[in-house]
Amino acid sequence: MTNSDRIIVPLDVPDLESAIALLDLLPEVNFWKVGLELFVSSGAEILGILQERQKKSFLDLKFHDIPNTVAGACRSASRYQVDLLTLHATAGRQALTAAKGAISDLLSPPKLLAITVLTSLNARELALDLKIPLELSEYALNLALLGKESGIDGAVCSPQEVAQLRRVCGEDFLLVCPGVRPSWSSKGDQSRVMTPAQALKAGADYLVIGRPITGAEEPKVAWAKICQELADI
Ligand SMILES: O=c1ccn([C@@H]2O[C@H](COP(=O)(O)O)[C@@H](O)[C@H]2O)c(=O)[nH]1
Repeated sequence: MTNSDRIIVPLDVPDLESAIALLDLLPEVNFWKVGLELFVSSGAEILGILQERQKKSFLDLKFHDIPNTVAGACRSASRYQVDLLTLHATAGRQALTAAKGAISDLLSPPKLLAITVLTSLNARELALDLKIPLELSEYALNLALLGKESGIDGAVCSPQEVAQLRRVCGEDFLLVCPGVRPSWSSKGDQSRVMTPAQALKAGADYLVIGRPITGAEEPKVAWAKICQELADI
């Protein structure tokens, strides 16, 4: 696998037409993420289109509910043959275990990823607004370990925590990092960021990079620039 195969580009657009336009504009991209904005507006059709085009897909709906509901949602989402699927680790051990159990008899189930601490949050918000009495990195590690103990395949974390999660959770635990920003792009609403090269060197398996590419004046140029930055590491 080349480093550019480690980049997942989110289709964070309001409708199916805009999503297809992005697929057409960036045929070099092999791994796409479908999140809440597109799925809520247009449903699952995009997932079939990705399959037809032989692209890998990440369904990022971040399920967070009681165990029975999360398990049912994971089972339902699995029928779309996606490669990756997210649920919040804060749904708790029972929900995580139920989710894994609900898809374990399938022939090719998606890999389940536990969301740890959203990359838009900073330490101050975690402490003052959410009243979490732990250091952010310790909290993220605890959530990843809860996922691992519950049979979840990996975690979504910020690049700033990925080295620690890799060390503690091991090589087989899939680590996917949003909050990735090339030095030439703006952070936007992301808080805990690193550059693509820093994130891969720190131990990420996959990088989710959206607006630096899709919001660029020339997305193809931005994609190529990031791939170039990753070619020599
Ligand atoms: O902690 C998280 C979990 C998921 N995301 C998602 O990743 C992309 C990031 O897009 P950018 O445009 O590169 O900021 C987006 O779809 C989020 O929903 C995340 O950012 N942080």
